[in-house]
Amino acid sequence: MTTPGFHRHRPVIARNGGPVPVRVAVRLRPFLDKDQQEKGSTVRGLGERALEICNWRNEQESLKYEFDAFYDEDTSQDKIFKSSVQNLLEHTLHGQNASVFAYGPTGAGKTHTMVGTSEDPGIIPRSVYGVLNAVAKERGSEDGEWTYTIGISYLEIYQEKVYDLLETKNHDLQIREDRDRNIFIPGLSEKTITDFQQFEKHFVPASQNRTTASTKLNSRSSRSHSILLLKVVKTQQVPPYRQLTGKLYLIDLAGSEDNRKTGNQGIRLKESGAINTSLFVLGQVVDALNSGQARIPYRDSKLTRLLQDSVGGTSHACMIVNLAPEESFYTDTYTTLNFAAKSKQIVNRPFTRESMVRPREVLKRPADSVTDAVSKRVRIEDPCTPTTPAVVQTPAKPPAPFLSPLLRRQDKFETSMVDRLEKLETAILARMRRESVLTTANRASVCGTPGQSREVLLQKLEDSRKQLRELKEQQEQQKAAVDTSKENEPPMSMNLTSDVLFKHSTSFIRRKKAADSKKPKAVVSPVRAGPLKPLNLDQESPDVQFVRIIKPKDTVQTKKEEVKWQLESNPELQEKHAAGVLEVLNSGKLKKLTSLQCVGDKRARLILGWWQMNGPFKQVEDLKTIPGLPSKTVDNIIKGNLLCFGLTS
Ligand SMILES: Nc1ncnc2c1ncn2[C@@H]1O[C@H](COP(=O)(O)OP(=O)(O)OP(=O)(O)O)[C@@H](O)[C@H]1O
Repeated sequence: MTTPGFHRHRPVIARNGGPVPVRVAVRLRPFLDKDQQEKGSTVRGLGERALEICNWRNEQESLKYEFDAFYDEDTSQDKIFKSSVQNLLEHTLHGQNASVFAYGPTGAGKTHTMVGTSEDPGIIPRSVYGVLNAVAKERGSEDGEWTYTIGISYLEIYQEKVYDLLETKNHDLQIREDRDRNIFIPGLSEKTITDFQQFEKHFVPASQNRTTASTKLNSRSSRSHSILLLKVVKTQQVPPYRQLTGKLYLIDLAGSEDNRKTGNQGIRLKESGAINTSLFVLGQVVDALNSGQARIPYRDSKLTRLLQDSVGGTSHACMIVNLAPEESFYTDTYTTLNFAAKSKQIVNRPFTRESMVRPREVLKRPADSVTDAVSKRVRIEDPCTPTTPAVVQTPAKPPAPFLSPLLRRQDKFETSMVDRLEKLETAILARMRRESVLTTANRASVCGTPGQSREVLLQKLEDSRKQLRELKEQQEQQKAAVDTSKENEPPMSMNLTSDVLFKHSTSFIRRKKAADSKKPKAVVSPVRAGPLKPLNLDQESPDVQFVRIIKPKDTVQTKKEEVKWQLESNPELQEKHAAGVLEVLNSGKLKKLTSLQCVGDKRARLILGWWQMNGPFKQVEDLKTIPGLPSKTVDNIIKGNLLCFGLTS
C-alpha cells in the first residue's frame, strides 16, 4: 500500500536494530466446569513469571518453567494487553514489524485471548484501538508534516490453503517474498480504516467467515490459523518525503489436537492433520533456529512461511501460550510448555523499513515541474482524517524529477536494470535542467517563445522514453536468448564452459553460477552403510533367546525340497523389549533415539518432534501416526529393534 498521491521511488532502506528475543508469556484459563475444578489444577503459578506442573515420570517431583510473564486464571484481558502487547504497537508507527500470536492446545483459550467477547475484548480489538489512538496522538503532536494510512487484511490458513476473510472470493492465495525479503500475499484484500467503527464493520463479519466447528474438546473450535494484519504507512509530506511502513501481525493459531481425545473423524480428522502438521513444522523451525542450522524449514508449511518474520525474523514478537488447568489436558500442557521454553531462546532482529516517495501530482506533469517550477498546492488525502485532508506545498526548488514510465514499474525489474535506468534518467534530467537555464537566459534568441521551449523539452523527453524502450527491448531479447540457450543446453560431456553458455548475459539477469563442467559429477548418490547399533537397554541374560529358529512341525523333508525354517519369537521378551524401545522413544533425547536401529538423525528428529507435540508414546505402534514416517518404515524400525536387541542380548 502506498499512500494515495505518492509513488515510491527508492527501494526500501533497512535500518537494523539490535537482536530482540521473542517474548513468551503463559496464560492459564479458568476451569470451565465446576466438577473438574474439584480435582484441582495441573498448573501452579510460582509468582509473576514462573509456574510448575507435576512430573509425569515421577509424581513426587514437579517441573518448573520460567517465562517473561505468567498470567493466572484471574488475570484480566486488559492486564495481558497492557503488560505484553501495548509496548509493541509503537514499533508499527516507526516502520518496524511486530507480531503477537496465541499458541496452545485446542480449547485452552487462544481465541478468547486474541478476539475475546464484546464485553471483554481481546488482544486484536485492543491493539487496533491502540494503534488508532497512537496515530491520533502522534498526529496531534506534529504540524501535519506526516500523514498516516492504516489498512487491515484478514486471512486464514485452512488445510494448507490461504483464504481471504475480508473478500471470500479470494481463496487459495499464494505466498510470495519480495526482493527486500518481505513476505506478501498477492491478491489479499486490504481495507483502509480511519476509526474503530470502520474496523468493526470489516472485522466482525469477516470473523464469521472463519472456519470453526464443534469438537469433543471445544464446541467452537477454530479449524484454521487466522492472521489479522494491520499495516501503518506513515508518509512525510515535505522533502525528503520519507515513508515508513510498519506491520502488526495478530495471529490466532489453531490448537494442537490429540485425536485419541478429540475423537475426530472424517473431515475433522483431516483438518486436525493439517493443523498438527503445520504446528509440527513450526516446532522444527524453532529447533532449527535454536540449533543454528543453515536451513530453516519455513517453506515446509504455509503457516511457517507466513510466520517467517515473527519467528527468527525481523519483527518484535510476543507469544502468548495458553494452558488449560484440567487434568485431561496434562499431556498437552507438558508439550506446550516445552515448545514455549524452546521458543524463548529465539532472537529476532527487527529493522526499520523506510523508503522515499514522490508526490504523484508532480509525476503527472514532468515537463511542468521542470520548466515552470511553480509551487502548487497538492491535496494529499490522509485517511486518518478524511474530513480535513492534509494540504502541503510541493517544493519549487529543486524541481522534483519525473519518473519515466519504465522506472515507475521498477518493481518488475532486477536491481541493476533499475540502477541503469535511474542513471539514465538523472543524466537526462541534468541535461534538461542545463537547457532549461539556457532557454531562460537566451529564450528570445534560441527558442523564441516559451511554447517552443516546451516543445523542445517534450521532444527530448520523447527521445529519452524511446531510449528506455529500446533498453527494455534489449533486455527482453537477451533474456530470451539466454532462455533458448538454456533449453538447448548440450549434454555436460560437451566441452562448453559457463563463459560460452552465458557470454551474452548481462549483470541484470541474475542466475545461479553454472556448474563447473571440469569437476567430476556424481552419477549416483553414495550409499551410507553403518554397522548395526546395539540398543542401549538393559541386556537380557544370554541364555534367554528372543527368537529361535525352528523347523516347522508339518514339514516333510524330501531330498529335493529344503526345509523352510521359521522364526519363533519369545512373547515375554518381545513385550519386555517393546517396553525398552518405548522407554527410548519417550526419553526425549536425540542421541538415545539415534541409538535405535533404522533411526538416523532425520527420523530421530521426527520422533522427537512428535513426542514434544503429543506427549509420551503409549505403544511402539504410535510411531505410525507420525507424519513423514510411512508405516512400512515403522514396521522396519519395530522389527529391527526388537530383533536386533534379541540377537545382541
Ligand atoms: N480466560 C478465560 N476466561 C473465561 N473463559 C475462557 C477463558 N479462556 C477461554 N475461555 C473459554 O474457554 C473456551 C475455549 O476457549 P477458546 O475457544 O478460546 O479456545 P481455543 O484455544 O481457541 O480453542 P481452539 O484451538 O479449538 O479454537 C471458550 O468457551 C472460552 O470462552
